[in-house]
Amino acid sequence: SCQWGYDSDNGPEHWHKYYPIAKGENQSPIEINSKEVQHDPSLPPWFVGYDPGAAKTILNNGRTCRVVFDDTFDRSVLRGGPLPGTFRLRQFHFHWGSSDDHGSEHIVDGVKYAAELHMVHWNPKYSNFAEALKQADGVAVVGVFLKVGKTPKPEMKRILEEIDNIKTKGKEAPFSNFDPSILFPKSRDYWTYHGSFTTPPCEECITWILLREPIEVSPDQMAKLRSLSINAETEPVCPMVDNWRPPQPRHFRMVRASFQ
Ligand SMILES: CC[C@H](CNC(=O)c1ccc(S(N)(=O)=O)cc1)c1ccc2[nH]ccc2c1
Ligand SMILES: [Zn+2]
Repeated sequence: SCQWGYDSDNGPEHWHKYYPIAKGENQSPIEINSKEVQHDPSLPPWFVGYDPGAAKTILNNGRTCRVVFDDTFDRSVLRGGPLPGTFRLRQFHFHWGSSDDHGSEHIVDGVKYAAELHMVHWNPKYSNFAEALKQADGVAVVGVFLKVGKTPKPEMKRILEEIDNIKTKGKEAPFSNFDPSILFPKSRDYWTYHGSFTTPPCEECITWILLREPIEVSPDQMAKLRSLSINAETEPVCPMVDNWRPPQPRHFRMVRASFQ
């Protein structure tokens, strides 16, 4: 099977060979250019109701660090904003660079952030996630930019403490009693547009909700994330860094802003 990745021989330029939709017209990420964004005053605020008890495990899948939630019923949900109804939280994960000056997937007015957090939700009007990802309104991802500053983000502490237990591909550890909404910035301002998974199979099923305000993390916290490896325990060490897809053509898509 195709082992896609982020290297020169299996990276974003190759993905279309196994996943032709990767050259589609609704791909993510994109560059957000404030001058071309349309302020939509009718966009409502978004809300989350996350149950900390829904958190299950944290895992290294060889491409990112992912925290997985129980999504067998409406336990942790996202609603409002551009969304039709409530969406169930399934997992969150990160994308980051090999240094603090890049690593995010979306780029805002030319600014690349050090990392980007994705909180993945799916529309329970479909029977399961695998079905939802075949629908244009099947998935909603809240994206949060991570900026490097002097002050560490205390709410990241628990995630980063677990890193030592999931250093290599396939490692998983229990991760319970965690409400990921503590990771959000103060402002609820967002951009929204229709796009895709930023990794294969690149399905165009995602309503993106990108928060304007980044959260701040410390250089040490970023270094902790970069201490993950993509290799399995028995293989040579290969750092998990630069697991981001570059911006894709926006084509005829409108990016709306909830703020002026
Ligand atoms: C379809 C791929 C999926 C695994 N991947 C994801 O869930 C995923 C989620 C979000 C993003 S991002 N970076 O855009 O936020 C990228 C990938 C996946 C693959 C096989 C599956 N079989 C059953 C369910 C299922 C899900
Ligand atoms: Zn992602």
